[in-house]
Amino acid sequence: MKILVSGGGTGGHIYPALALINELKKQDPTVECLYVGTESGLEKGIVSKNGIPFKSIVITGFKRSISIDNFKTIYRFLKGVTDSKKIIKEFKPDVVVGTGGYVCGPVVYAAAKLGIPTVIHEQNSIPGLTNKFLNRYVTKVAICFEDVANYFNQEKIVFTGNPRASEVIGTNNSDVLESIGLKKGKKTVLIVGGSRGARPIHEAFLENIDKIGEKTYQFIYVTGEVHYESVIEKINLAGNPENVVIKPFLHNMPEILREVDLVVSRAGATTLAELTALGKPSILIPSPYVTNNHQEVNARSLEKNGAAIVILEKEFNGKKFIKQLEDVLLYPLKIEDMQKAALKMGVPDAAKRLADVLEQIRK
Ligand SMILES: CC(=O)N[C@H]1[C@@H](OP(=O)(O)OP(=O)(O)OC[C@H]2O[C@@H](n3ccc(=O)[nH]c3=O)[C@H](O)[C@@H]2O)O[C@H](CO)[C@@H](O)[C@@H]1O
Repeated sequence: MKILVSGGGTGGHIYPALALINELKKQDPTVECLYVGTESGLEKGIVSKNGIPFKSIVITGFKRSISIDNFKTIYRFLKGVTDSKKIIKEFKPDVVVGTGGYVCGPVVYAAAKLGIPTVIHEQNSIPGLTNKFLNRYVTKVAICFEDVANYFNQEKIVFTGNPRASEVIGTNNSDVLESIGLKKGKKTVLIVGGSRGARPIHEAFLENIDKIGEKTYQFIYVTGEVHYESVIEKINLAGNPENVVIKPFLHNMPEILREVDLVVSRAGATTLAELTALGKPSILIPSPYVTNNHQEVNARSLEKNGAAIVILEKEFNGKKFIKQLEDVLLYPLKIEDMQKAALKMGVPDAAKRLADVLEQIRK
């Protein structure tokens, strides 16, 4: 079988694609995959690191207000469709899968126009512009939150969950915390602002930096590549507490996630799929800068089930950060309740479910 996958911009669209590819290869080692992304998103680096053939097209997103840039985007879209058709005709995939982000717009559209079966995977509880546009053209729409079904053609919908859920439960390295300089057996909090980092989370953490060194628990703090230097500078000035490890990005997130007790994070849908698959309690600060505030909607569904505590960015600060964190971390019964609630929401066989959809629609 030959599969062409496209999705990009941020990790939340890329990792589900990679998890699907891994599942397909597990099921059939002879499967051939090609990834189509952009040069400017995170996908090129991440996909190449995983040894998957990568081709790029040029595309940008639409601005919601009327803007001259939108004319350029229309031109790039049409050029993207032409370039995608060339790539598709050369590779001859049996199925084309889009996992979100602007790039999969022209790629999946081109495939549908060429008569190739197509699937889009919508990770969020409110769809992005690209998937809304592609809804008309694709064969199937794979979803992760029941609520999102209303936005798509009912007969195309399949609930699969997010394949990254299967990937995180399939990894295991109990020494991973020691390998990055933390102590095994000590309560551990992971702080992560999505795949690119989040300034308000840095600010709240740094506000507490003078007290952090005295805590009985430890932190792994992922800044995002762009914020790394400035955060490190401030941590160094504060004397570099022993119980904090700072990283710009983690390429072994599944192993780390498995070993931590609590996660403080944005509410990107792929992260949430990982947390629920593993049954990890979380404090979520949804990004308000995303389409239709979809991260808050994602986060509220975990909160409603008792799996997470949600704090809106406008109400988030250093004081609240430590208080909420300790209100969970230091109370084993609370942790246990949240773990159980999260696990109940997880879809650990999501990768297989999505792979099955591909199998059903391939020609
Ligand atoms: C600003 C923006 O548009 N964000 C969207 C983007 O978020 P973003 O890319 O931030 O998405 P998620 O939080 O959903 O996923 C991040 C992915 O990157 C991985 N990871 C992250 C940090 C790290 O150091 N190492 C690592 O491997 C996580 O484990 C996860 O697999 O896609 C999500 C899924 O459609 C959406 O819900 C988000 O709203």
